[in-house]
Amino acid sequence: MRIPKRPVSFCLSLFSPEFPRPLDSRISFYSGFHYKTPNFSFSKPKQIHSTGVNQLHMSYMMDKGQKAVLGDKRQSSEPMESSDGVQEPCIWSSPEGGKDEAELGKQIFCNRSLNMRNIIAVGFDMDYTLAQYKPETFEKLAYEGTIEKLVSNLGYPEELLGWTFNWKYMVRGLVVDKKRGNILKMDRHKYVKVAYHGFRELTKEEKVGSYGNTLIRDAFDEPDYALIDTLFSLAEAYLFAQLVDFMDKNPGRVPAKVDYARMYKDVRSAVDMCHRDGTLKQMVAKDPIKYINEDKSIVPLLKMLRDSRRATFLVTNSLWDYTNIVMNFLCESRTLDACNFDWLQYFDVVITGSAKPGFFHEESNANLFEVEPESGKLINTDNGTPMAQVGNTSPSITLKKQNECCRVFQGGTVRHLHKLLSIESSSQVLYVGDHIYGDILRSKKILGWRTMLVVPELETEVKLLWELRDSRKALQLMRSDRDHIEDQIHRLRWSLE
Ligand SMILES: Nc1nc2c(ncn2[C@@H]2O[C@H](COP(=O)(O)O)[C@@H](O)[C@H]2O)c(=O)[nH]1
Ligand SMILES: [Mg+2]
Repeated sequence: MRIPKRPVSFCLSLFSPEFPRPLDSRISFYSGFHYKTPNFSFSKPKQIHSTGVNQLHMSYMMDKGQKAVLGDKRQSSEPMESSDGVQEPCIWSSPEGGKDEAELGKQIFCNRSLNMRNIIAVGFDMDYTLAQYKPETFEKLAYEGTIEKLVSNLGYPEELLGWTFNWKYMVRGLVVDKKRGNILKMDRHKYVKVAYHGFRELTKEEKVGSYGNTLIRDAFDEPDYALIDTLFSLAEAYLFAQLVDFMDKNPGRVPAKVDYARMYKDVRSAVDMCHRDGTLKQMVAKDPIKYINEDKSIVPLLKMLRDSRRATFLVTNSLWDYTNIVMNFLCESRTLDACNFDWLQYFDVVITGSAKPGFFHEESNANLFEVEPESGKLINTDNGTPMAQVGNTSPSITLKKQNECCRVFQGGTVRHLHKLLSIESSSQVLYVGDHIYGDILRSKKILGWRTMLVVPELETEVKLLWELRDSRKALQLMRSDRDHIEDQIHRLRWSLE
């Protein structure tokens, strides 16, 4: 299908997990706003929401060199007048009708401008993008399920069952050093800034001894290291740190021949099993509100995109049965016994079991199956066209339905998706996801999709940057003074020599 485009203002509100953050739990994305902060001033940014504005653009440059500071305006938007020629402040899909100015922590940040006029399809990841899980219940469930498997299947001692999980302790972006039993915080240049062995912080000497003295520095990659790069991984990182402490204090209490690296492998496979065997999904399905934040902005957002005649799609690694339950909850507030398929009206294509990031390999040969929503039955397709079964000339999914409503698939590749949506150029697609590797890296770098990363942690980050702006400015001036004085000292010394 070809989607003619109309201007769109863009706003998405998401509930973010209870990360250590003081703000209320929503992130919003807007297009068509900018902050007016002339001369790199620290004045409070002014926000303009314009009906019909068609530009999603960078608002802040934070910590970019000396001069770029919070509120630094680098680009201007290209406002488009609405049909009546009047620009009214409006956030189209916000439940309040966009009357209020968005809080700092709910705004959108861009690395480069995005002209929404060029976007004909907007896609979403589901887990931790549309569905924001509550870490205090969901991650706890993963933590407890993992321990249960370590004890029952992998021979770990029963006393682990009494352990508790602090869901606020770990953050994304950490790196696990599997062999040494350490958890590392690195800077953007891959220098280890902070290192913990279990829950004990390494001294500077220990840290330098392990990570600072090599001629060729570690790549901090698999197989010796693991990235904590999804919110799903926080519980396993915490459990690993607990196990490291436990093993150090109780040698001989973990199964024989288990070292730190083996312990990490065991934790990983137990977590993996929790995701596969229904330990997590059965519980979420029974009581979604306990585990997922409600978000009343999702449906208005999807409606707004569809009203603008853009295609909308979902690409999730979750399978159909679970996807249907989560999306029923998010879009219709329905629970298991009341589930229906009404939410499909908000999408053109839904791809489940997508196996991202492999899905984004154009050369992949993954088969695309059509899912029969009622039964969950998978139907073979020939590039998206249901194949007639031998002995049955009319496949269960009738061709009539194809033109009418959303079609649901499992597997396949981005080639299939492009064909189903009549996408001619990758740059016509905007995809919103939470996982830098699974959702963003390949789709953006190799494929050329425009991408949007959901980073709930930014709420705290941005708020702190704003609150500390005076101190940051003072620090900047003091650094500059220091450099100037040091410079003068050097010059005077040289003049005496
Ligand atoms: N088998 C495993 N599945 C996992 C693991 N961590 C997360 N997941 C599952 O992936 C999808 C993510 O869906 P998406 O919408 O974000 O694409 C979800 O079903 C998770 O349960 C894991 O370690 N092993
Ligand atoms: Mg996700």
